[in-house]
Amino acid sequence: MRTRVKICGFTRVDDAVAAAKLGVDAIGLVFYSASPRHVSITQAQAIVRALPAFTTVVGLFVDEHETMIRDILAQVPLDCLQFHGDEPPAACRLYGRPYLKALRIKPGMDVAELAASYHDATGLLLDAYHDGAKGGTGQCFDWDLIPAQLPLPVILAGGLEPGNVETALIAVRPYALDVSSGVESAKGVKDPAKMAAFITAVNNFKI
Ligand SMILES: O=C(O)c1ccccc1NCC(=O)[C@H](O)[C@H](O)COP(=O)(O)O
Repeated sequence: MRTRVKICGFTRVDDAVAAAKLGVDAIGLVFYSASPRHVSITQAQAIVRALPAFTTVVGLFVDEHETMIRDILAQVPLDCLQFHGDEPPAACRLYGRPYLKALRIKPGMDVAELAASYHDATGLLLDAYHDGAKGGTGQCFDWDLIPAQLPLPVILAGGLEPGNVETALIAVRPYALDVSSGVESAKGVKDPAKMAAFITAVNNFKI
């Protein structure tokens, strides 16, 4: 089965449409005001409206208030929610929507135990831990910290770019890859050539 690709942090309609034309499986919209890739509801609506059928739209939140998430859900047709903060399982289940739980990996974490507590998530997104930022850092983490067996599909994130796709796929064998900085020319501005190179590297990977 081909490894799925999610590209996160779109702020511009044209970039998202270009990604969809390249065959990306999912696009991520960041509803976290501290992120340089944060989108307003109006921006998000414009991006979603422009996308062709069968492109999954993931809305990303970091320890957001329930009322704010419900307000966004009422106005933007999101297919899936991504919780990228310290949300407990009950907070992820409030909306009756498919969700991904992001874990920011650092030594000493019990990844398997955490994964089990989010058993109803549709995927576990494993990202790099960083003291000063919640995500989109462009930094890899030590993939040896990923347990061999996890109960959920693994979406590998953190410092991926076209040049390390093959190494990541060989080392981790994830269900999907997630990338943001590695396909950008500036924060929130995706580079069509880098997106194409990333997706080509995934498509060219043979076990
Ligand atoms: O992208 C952001 O700015 C961001 C901010 C706060 C929390 C999460 C954020 N992004 C989450 C993602 O899914 C990124 O794609 C993931 O962190 C990987 O980013 P990168 O290392 O830049 O490829």
